[in-house]
Formats: sequence, structure tokens, C-alpha cells
Amino acid sequence: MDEWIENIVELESNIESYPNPGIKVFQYGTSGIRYNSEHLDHVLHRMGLLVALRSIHLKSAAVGLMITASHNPQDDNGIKLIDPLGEMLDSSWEVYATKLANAPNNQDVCAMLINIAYENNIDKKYIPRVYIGRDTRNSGKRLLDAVLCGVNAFNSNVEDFGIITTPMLHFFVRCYNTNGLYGQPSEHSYYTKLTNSFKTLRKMANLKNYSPVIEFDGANGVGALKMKDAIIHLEETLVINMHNDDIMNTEKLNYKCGADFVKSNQCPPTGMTIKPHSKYVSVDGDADRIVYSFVDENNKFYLLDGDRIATLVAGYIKDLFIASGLDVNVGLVQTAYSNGNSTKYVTDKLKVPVACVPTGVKYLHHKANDYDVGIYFEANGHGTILFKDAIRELIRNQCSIEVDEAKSLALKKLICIMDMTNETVGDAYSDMLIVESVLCERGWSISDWYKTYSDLPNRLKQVTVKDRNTFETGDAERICLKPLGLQEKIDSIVLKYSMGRSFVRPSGTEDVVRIYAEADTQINADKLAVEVATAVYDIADGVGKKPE
Ligand SMILES: CC(=O)N[C@H]1[C@@H](OP(=O)(O)O)O[C@H](CO)[C@@H](O)[C@@H]1O
Ligand SMILES: [Mg+2]
Repeated sequence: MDEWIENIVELESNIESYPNPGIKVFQYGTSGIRYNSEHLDHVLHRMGLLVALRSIHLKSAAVGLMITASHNPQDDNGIKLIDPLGEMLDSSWEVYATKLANAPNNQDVCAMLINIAYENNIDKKYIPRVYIGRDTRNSGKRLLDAVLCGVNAFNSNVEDFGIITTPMLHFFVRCYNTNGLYGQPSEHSYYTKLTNSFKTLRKMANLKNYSPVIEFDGANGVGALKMKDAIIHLEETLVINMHNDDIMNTEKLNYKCGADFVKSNQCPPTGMTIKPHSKYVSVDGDADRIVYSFVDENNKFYLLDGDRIATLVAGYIKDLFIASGLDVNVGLVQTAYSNGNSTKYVTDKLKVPVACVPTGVKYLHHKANDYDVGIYFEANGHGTILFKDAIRELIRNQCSIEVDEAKSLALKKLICIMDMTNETVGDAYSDMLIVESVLCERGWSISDWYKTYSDLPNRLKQVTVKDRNTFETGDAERICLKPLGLQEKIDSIVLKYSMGRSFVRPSGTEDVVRIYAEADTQINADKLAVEVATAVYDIADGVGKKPE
């Protein structure tokens, strides 16, 4: 105990520079902490302290701190903390993050840090190693200083990677802690690993209706900046036309463009001319999400979201394993927001088992580990593929001894897919390479891909209520347990709609309750969503206008 207390005076003076103005109660939610950047200095400083302590606890393993507010508006910022294998912060430490962010004064921060050290039996002798990255937001630099002040209070080894995407930082953290087996913690190694395997696979592919031309919507953020570097490595295997790549004018970040805008509004991004049958790729403000879209000759809009990517990838990987002769357990993880028809297609047609988990990438990632090869995607376009170490080894070993040509080719393709996947977290660049590989292999245009199954019409709505914490859900958020009586009401409403499904849950990132509805027609999906939203509004003291 004493060894930690010794440093308290030093720590207290470090903390003094970043007092908590007490205007907001923070929560380490679905994906870290986000808020208006003006009020985040003390939070970022404390997260710097926490992440350093986490590294000491993990015996000097590198841990990551990303300064970003992802798809949120430019005025916001936030943090995401990264554990040693590039995965999200362990949930027991999320609790510490929340408590520290809200500690009213310096003494409390010190006391909490000391408590964390004792609770976890942390040995002070280890020197922390912290990897830091940030997105293009103006506030990033100022908040970085706050983080550095916290991190340096523990005399950490710090590596500041500057402006990078969130998935790059996850990748770097994993590279360091796996002694280079996964690659090196550098942008060059990242591009080379992912892109070289893409180029190798491309040489084995079938073109037919496939077009390598991509209209790239960079959300005016770091995704655009990094795609310009990636283009050099791609060496014309893809023709990428850049749009929404104005990172200097930060007002434009995520504004009416990018993956979240396209998915939420079900319309093309603004800021670019939309041509029929061209292939549009939109990423979000920290480039960990991706969606595809196109319009037809009548300007009708078609979205290929995370569900579509998941089905495309699952079908392809399943086929490769069949062709390779290896008996491997491939599974898909979705959330309740996944379109009912995507689940049906994967289960019935592709014969791939599907698991449903609560919203939040950490839950999907965790569940995907249950399979030999686990594919996970949120409908909004965040996802990746996880290969068990034993399977990875099996594929490589088998490939080195396989004499059958067809089997050998399938194994080589599997190796390329493994190497172009950033397994640590959803990664728009890696996911784009995988999608382009599969489309090229299948010889599909974007509309061929769209034709694999049709989505059930759906609608997402949100209602602000007096206290969203009064909501409790069960069965992977598909049932609402509290407020009492609401689920019965939803059941009776859903019964009236053909192919109806609806559920409600409190958001983990915003102060709202979300309502999802799907049904046989768009009109019915819209009506169902309004009816359920009204039920929520009535039973839980809705704030503001009644849903319509
Ligand atoms: C319906 C929806 O898209 N929810 C999003 C959103 O979470 P909420 O808890 O619904 O606010 O933000 C999360 C973090 O980006 C993302 O993981 C999740 O999918
Ligand atoms: Mg994001």
C-alpha cells in the first residue's frame, strides 16, 4: 500500500491542472466516452492516468488510447481505450473509467487510483507503455496534451502516432504485444500487410461483372486522409475516386456524409454527384465503420450495410472451407438490429449458425470467439472476422502440404483473407478490401450483390424520455423487461403487422430510447415504429413532441 501512497503528493499536483467542472455525469458506454469537447479536458487527463495504470497492471504491455468521437459532430470528442491484443478495454475497467471521469475532486481521483492499484494487486515496478492516436478534430491536439499530462504522471513510455484511424491504433497495440508476429506498429506495416494479401488474392480472381471503381466518401475525416496513403499501396488494383475528403474544414466532418449518415438516413451521401450503378463506399469519422450503396437508373437508393457485408463474407468463407476440405465451425454474430431477412438468409440458405447479442462491438467480438471462425457485424457497418489461432495454424500447415490443386487454391485464398483482416476491431479499410475481394471472386457488380436477398422494410426511431435508465431489456435486447407492461403493449401492436418485429432499448451513447421496427412494407414498418414509439412515450414520460 505504502509504495503507491508515496507518490500521492506528486500525483495530486499533476491532477490539479485538470479540475472537474461538474457539469456532466459521464459514462464509459457502448464505445468509450463522448461529449462536447469543451468539457472533456479533465476526463481525458484522467483516462491518461487510468490507461497508464492499466499498462502497469499488465506488466508493461502496450495499451491504447484513441481520441475520437467517431461519427459524432465535429464539436464532440471522446476516448476509446484499447487492451493489449487490440481488443476493447476489459469491462471491469470500464467501471473504473466511469468512476474516475466523475470523481468530484483531486483527492478522490488519487484515492480511486490507489484503490484500483490495491484491488488488482498492481506491482508498481513496471513502466507503463501507452500508444496514442487521434482523429482529425480540432480539439484533438488540446485533449492530447491533457492525456499526456496524465500518462506522464506515471513516467510512461509514450508513443504518439498523431492522426490515425481507430482500427490502426488497435492494430499497432496488438503488433507491439505479439512481438511483431501480427506485423509492426507502423502505418507502413499496416498498409503492406493488408494490401499485399489483397493484391495476391486479386491475381487469383474472376472479374466478370465486377468493377474495381469505387466512389469513396471519406466523411471529411481521417478515413479520407488515410485512403490517400492506401491508394499508393494499392497500385491501381482498385480505382478510388475520392469525395468528402476536406479534412481542413472540420465543420464538414460527418456532416451529411459518411457511413452513419448514409445508414441512418437511408440516402446517398451529399457533397458528391451520385451516378446510377456506381459503387459508393462510405466510412465514418474514425474509419471503423463502412457501408456500401448505389442508386439505380430511376435514382432509387440501395444500401448494403453491415448485414450485407456479413452475409457476403460468411457465404464466401464457408465456400472456401468446403473447397479446402477442412471441417471448420464458421459462425456469424449479429444484434437485434440486423435485418430479419439477413438472419434468415444466413441460417437457411448459407447454413451458417447465427448468434444474437446485445448492441456494442465488445459483445459481438466476445461472442465471435466461440467459433473457429467468427464473423461479426453490426448493421451499421462495424465488424470483422476472428480466426482462432489453432485454425490459423491448421490452414497454413495444410496449405504447405496440400497436393490437390483445388484444395490448395482454396487454402491460399483463405490465407489472403486472414492476412487482409484487421481482427482487432471493425476496420473500414480492411473490410473494404475483403468486400472487394469477395465481389471480384464472385464476379459480381454491386447490384448482383444486392440481389442475393431482399431486406425487410424497417425503421429506426428514437424517443427522449424522462429517465432512460428505467428501461431494462433481456434476451439480447429483444425483450423489454422494464417499464412493466411495455413489452405486452409492444407484443399486441406487433401482432397487427404482417412479418412485424419491433423492440426498444435505451441507447448506450445518447440520452434516448431507440425503437426498431420491421414489417412487410415500408408503410407498415413506419406505422409500426410510430405506434411502438408512442407506447414508449406514453409509458415512460416522453419529453418533447409526441412521435409521428
Ligand atoms: C442502433 C445503433 O446503431 N446503435 C449504435 C450506437 O449505440 P447505442 O447504444 O444505440 O447508442 O453507437 C454504438 C457505438 O458507436 C454502436 O456500437 C451501436 O451500434
Ligand atoms: Mg466509428
